[in-house]
Amino acid sequence: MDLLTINSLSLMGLAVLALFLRYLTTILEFIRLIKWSSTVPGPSIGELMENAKKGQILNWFTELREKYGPTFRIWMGRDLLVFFSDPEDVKQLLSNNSLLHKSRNYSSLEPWLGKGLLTSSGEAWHRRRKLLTPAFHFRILSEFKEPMEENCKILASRLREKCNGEEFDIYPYITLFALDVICETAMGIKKNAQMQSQSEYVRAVQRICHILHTKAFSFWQRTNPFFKYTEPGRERDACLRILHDETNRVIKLRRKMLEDAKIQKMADTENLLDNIGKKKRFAFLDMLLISQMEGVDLTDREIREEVDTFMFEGHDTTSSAIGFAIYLLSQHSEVQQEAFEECMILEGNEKENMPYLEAVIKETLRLYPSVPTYARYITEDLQVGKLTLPKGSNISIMTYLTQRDERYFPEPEKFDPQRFLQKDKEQHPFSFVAFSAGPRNCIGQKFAMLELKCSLSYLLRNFEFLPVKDFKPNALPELVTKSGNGIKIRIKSRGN
Ligand code: HEM
Repeated sequence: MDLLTINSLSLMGLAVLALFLRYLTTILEFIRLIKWSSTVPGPSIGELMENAKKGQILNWFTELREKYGPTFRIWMGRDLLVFFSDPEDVKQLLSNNSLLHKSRNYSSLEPWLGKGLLTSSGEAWHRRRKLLTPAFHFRILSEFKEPMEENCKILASRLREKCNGEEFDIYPYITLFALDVICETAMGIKKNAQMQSQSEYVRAVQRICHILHTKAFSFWQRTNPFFKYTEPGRERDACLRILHDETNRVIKLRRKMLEDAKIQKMADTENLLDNIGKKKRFAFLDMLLISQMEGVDLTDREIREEVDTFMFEGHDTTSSAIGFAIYLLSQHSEVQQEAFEECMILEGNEKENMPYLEAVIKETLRLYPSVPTYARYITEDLQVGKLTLPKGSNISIMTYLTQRDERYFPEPEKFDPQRFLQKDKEQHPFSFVAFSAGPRNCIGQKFAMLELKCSLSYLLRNFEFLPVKDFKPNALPELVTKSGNGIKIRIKSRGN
């Protein structure tokens, strides 16, 4: 062997050693995770893949809880996820102020939502949350009621043609309504999606949610570095183009409206930066655009990431909740009658108090939580109940299971809004966590409740929802809970 060969081999050996040392900690951490995971019960990857293929994930998770108890683990690719559903554990997890890092699962959302409020972590998340919180303040919400009701009127006029007793799927009507609402309120743009029969944006949201859900549960797609070049990868990218084109269009339009109205000058005189949350409040997109004009460190891309996040979260979650509420009301005529009577008496009170309708909404979200699960990454070893979770693992809170705990919700599958009205019976504060809790709870909770109350109250006053025989929605956890077979109902006009 000549000197040159020896030198080359030594260099290669050193490179391999350096690489090994560079990843040594990761390798050791991973070995520790594998060892630890064998002490917690859970299904094999094979079972996971088989059940994901069947499209019955939520039922399967219910079976897993029956088999293993409220805590079990699942390996998803190289990620270890420990699922918790006992309200006491949920309390410990959601109240922990240092458990704010989203799990690696959320990274599949990044090509779409970037590092927006939902997916970001650390200081960047903290700053953005502080900036955006006033945009959903109670006072701003008052201004949203009118556009919400205007859109309810349009929805009702579109539904009148369906009052012929025939069954139909109401879900497409609701999604267009919810898209118009988020655009006209938080974004300040009139979209008029309801005037069209369908929306390219809504269709792209449905498709991308399905693609990302399938990818999350498929070992091959999840670990494939060339996913982009596969068929679902190409379809995802086509959806991304539609989604980003639409959000870019919304931002451009609103920026132009602000400039035309010389709002920048107005913001200058009111010294917005010193007074966020005090003098003048702005709706979501105006808040971002004006902050940028005022010199806050916020790039165009970052604004788009937030608009993508809020357009998605702000319409898909509420569509899901309105859809399942209508289904449940159509199946429970006595609950519907009581809700209808309250809506007639308390018409106009949607922003304040409508106790029965609020209980109907909560009970709907208990059975069909719009966000069925959410997850965090463990950055330091963490004690939860009797378990010490190792650094590098992930926890997931299964809202869907927590809210079916028989100790707090007897006969858990029964739709019974009275559960949320019993003053004498105290509920565990973490047994109902549809909007999450703690620092990373849902920023749009009050907005969502207002939209849900306005729309359901308006529809109940105008229509009677009737059941479709033998119809039961097939709930799928595709980021947001969707019904795989639509929301089939019949409707009758109340004649007013
Ligand atoms: C029924 C309707 C809704 C439900 C059930 C719901 C539920 C949730 C849940 C469970 C989370 C926590 C997710 C996680 O930790 O990964 C969340 C976060 C979030 N929600 Fe909602 N949501 C709803 C409506 C809305 C609306 C209308 C908006 C916007 C207008 C919105 C915007 C957000 C955002 C931006 C986050 C991330 C907050 C953060 O991490 O700081 N949501 N939501």
